[in-house]
Amino acid sequence: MTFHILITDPLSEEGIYPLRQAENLAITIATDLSKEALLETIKDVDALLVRSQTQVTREVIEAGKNLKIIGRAGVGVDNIDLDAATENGIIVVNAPDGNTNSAAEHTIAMMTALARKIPQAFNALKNGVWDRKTYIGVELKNKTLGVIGLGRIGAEVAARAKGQRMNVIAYDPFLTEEKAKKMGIDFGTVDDVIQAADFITVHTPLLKETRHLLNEEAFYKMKDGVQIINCARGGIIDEDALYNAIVSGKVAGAALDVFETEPFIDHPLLTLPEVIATPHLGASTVEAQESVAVDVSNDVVSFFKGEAVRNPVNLPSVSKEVLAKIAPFFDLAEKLGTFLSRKTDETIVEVNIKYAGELANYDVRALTRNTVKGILKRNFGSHVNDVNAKYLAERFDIKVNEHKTTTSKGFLHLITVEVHTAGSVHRVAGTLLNGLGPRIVKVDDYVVDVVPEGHLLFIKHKDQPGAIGRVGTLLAEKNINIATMQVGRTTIGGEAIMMLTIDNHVEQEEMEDLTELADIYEVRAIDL
Ligand SMILES: NC(=O)c1ccc[n+]([C@@H]2O[C@H](COP(=O)([O-])OP(=O)(O)OC[C@H]3O[C@@H](n4cnc5c(N)ncnc54)[C@H](O)[C@@H]3O)[C@@H](O)[C@H]2O)c1
Ligand SMILES: O=C(O)CC[C@@H](O)C(=O)O
Repeated sequence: MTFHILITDPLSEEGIYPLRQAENLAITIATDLSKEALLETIKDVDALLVRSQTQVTREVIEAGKNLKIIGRAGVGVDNIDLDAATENGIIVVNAPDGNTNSAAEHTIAMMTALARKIPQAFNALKNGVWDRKTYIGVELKNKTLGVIGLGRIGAEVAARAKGQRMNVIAYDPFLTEEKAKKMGIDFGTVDDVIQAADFITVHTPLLKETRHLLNEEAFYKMKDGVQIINCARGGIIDEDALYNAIVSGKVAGAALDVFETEPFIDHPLLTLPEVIATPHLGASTVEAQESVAVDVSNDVVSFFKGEAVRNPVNLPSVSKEVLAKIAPFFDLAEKLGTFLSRKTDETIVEVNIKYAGELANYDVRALTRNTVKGILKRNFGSHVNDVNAKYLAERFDIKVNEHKTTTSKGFLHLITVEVHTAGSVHRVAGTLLNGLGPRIVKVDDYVVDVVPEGHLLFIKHKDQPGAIGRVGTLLAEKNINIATMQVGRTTIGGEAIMMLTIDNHVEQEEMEDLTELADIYEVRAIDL
């Protein structure tokens, strides 16, 4: 049987050699397809290979009636509708490591060009102007580079910046003091980083949490004359706020490789002499393009041979028999993880998952992956799935331990998830109640009965008359409707918790003033 492979973005010819070598693959390269032509062509295709240009939307995926695998020659999968792919049983594979070096080198090149105004000076020279006054730059040595997002590329950039004798301060939700020390860099919050830095470079994925991470408020907090680099994703920086910060003189310059909308041609930022830019070239080297194309090609070849793929982004990997037993717990497991990741802001270093009762008889590794996915989702968004969750946990030195016991405290099945941070332990337990669906039955030491769904408020307070009323009144003043409410305590008059379900999503910041009420210690807004 011959499988049809469609390549719609330019991929390295050397990189697709594994595809050319395979006997049962027919390759079509069509890099200039209109949307309509793509929707037509995809109909008969078994595999689609892209870079970042082709928008693999739900419409495209659903038109691909034979489509089985999508290969992304690069890291970011934000041009692929992962939910649609998963829903349609299509495996997405990417090449997460192949362009790390190139992207890091491009970042350093952009920072250096920015510091020394090389593109501006070259441009003047090309226009016949020999100007040695305007283009006075600054040295990198002894300057502080702030790195936001210390993953593969961020870490490489940090290491190279140290080679330039820069001081480096970084923020990443998975960065610990010990790890920072090992790398010879400082670590702090986003605010610490942006306040200390002379140059700021971002290396996060584009997520809800990172969209407009560098906005008007952030620019205000930065040092005067700070310089900004973005070789990660457009949208992490608010482009209008950046424009204003440059015009006001707060920001001395910016080097941009990625933009909120690409192609990026008509934006006022490009009219500013302080801005240098490249058209999303971070991964555009011979080496990176060959490497990412080889990686996805090998995965496509393996896939059609029926072998395991190396870099799955959304692959469900549970045997049918096990799936039948544990599938009903997938959602609960993920939500217990999500609940704990929202219950604390501290860096999680250890996760213990205890399966009690009948669940202890099954291979529950898929549930563990789902729980870890729930924990990591806050920081990785769609980049984490049940397949790569444990790998990501390992990469960020988060220990994941699975325990089993047949004793389940009266429940048929009980999943207890415990996370450790440097200074605290958080615990939640859940079960499936026959006929009633999933329930959170314990939070830390408090017994509760809460449906893990919708918008929750988790409140720690003193068990005193009036505390609940004060919360209710303030929420009413904010026009927030309470749908359900549970309270739990371990001792009369001691610390207690409230678990409220409310009708609408609220931001954590909107809830901070509840903690100013008498006897209210902590409020967490948690969406499940
Ligand atoms: N310009 C290009 O051509 C090019 C090339 C390759 C990668 N990229 C992009 O670069 C970025 C980084 O890629 P990578 O391979 O290093 O990814 P990675 O997954 O290895 O690292 C991302 C890091 O961001 C951190 N993070 C998540 N949320 C955060 C937050 N709110 N604040 C701070 N840090 C947060 C994660 O913990 C992780 O360490 C991605 O957006 C990727 O798409 C761009
Ligand atoms: O395909 C490209 O060149 C961009 C790749 C890059 O943005 C990535 O996320 O890997």
